[in-house]
Amino acid sequence: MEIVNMDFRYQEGGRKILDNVNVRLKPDQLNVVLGLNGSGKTTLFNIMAGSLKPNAGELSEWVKKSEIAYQVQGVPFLNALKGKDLVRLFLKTASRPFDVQNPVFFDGMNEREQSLAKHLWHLKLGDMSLGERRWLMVTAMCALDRKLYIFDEPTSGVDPDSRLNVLNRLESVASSSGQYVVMSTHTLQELGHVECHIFLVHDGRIVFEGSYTDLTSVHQNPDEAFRELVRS
Ligand SMILES: Nc1ncnc2c1ncn2[C@@H]1O[C@H](COP(=O)(O)OP(=O)(O)OP(=O)(O)O)[C@@H](O)[C@H]1O
Repeated sequence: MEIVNMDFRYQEGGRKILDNVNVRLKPDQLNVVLGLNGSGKTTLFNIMAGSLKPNAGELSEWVKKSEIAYQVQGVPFLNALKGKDLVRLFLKTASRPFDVQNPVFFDGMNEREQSLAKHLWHLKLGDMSLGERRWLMVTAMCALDRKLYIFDEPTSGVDPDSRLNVLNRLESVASSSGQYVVMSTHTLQELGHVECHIFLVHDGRIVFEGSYTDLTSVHQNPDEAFRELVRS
């Protein structure tokens, strides 16, 4: 799956958010998009998900909208919904029928995740912490059977233990045959724990592409490496 020579601006005469961007997604590892605030990561995801049309370029060998799961930031779900309602809502969008008694959602969870899932099952969304809500949404989305999964900052506000669980889950989805995972993050250190391929967007262009080891080859601290790349 590939983004080829893509240009995007929000309005006529506005600045180019994406300027001749080329991205070839890796099928077997996490694809991670990095960039400063406002650099165009969400815009790129919206284009990938088909909710924005680019001004130029194309999505090559892409999948249908129904084969994409997209976790956007800040969806206003009703606070009165319980965890189980949210999970069912997500899983009911699955193309194959979902049996609510089916334990698919709890599959592959470690002990702590299972106990967290059980705790959140009967809790209202409004009563969950920010990190708990995010963990639940990401985990429910991973239970869907799609070809492309897009996660906009899935680990934001999530505690270090759950963050690793989320990343391991995304990594495991990415390693399944024929499934692609794309995510963004501002917490670069967490990428040292997973197999990932990084794209850094800056001034509308991809200014770095490579592994975490490549990123940290000059500066051991990934934040310093990032800073260096967006300075030039
Ligand atoms: N509908 C819109 N109309 C005009 N400009 C927009 C619109 N949506 C976003 N922008 C601008 O486009 C730029 C890219 O925004 P985008 O949300 O893609 O950035 P981002 O990299 O995801 O940022 P963050 O890391 O803060 O989430 C920003 O300057 C933003 O203000």
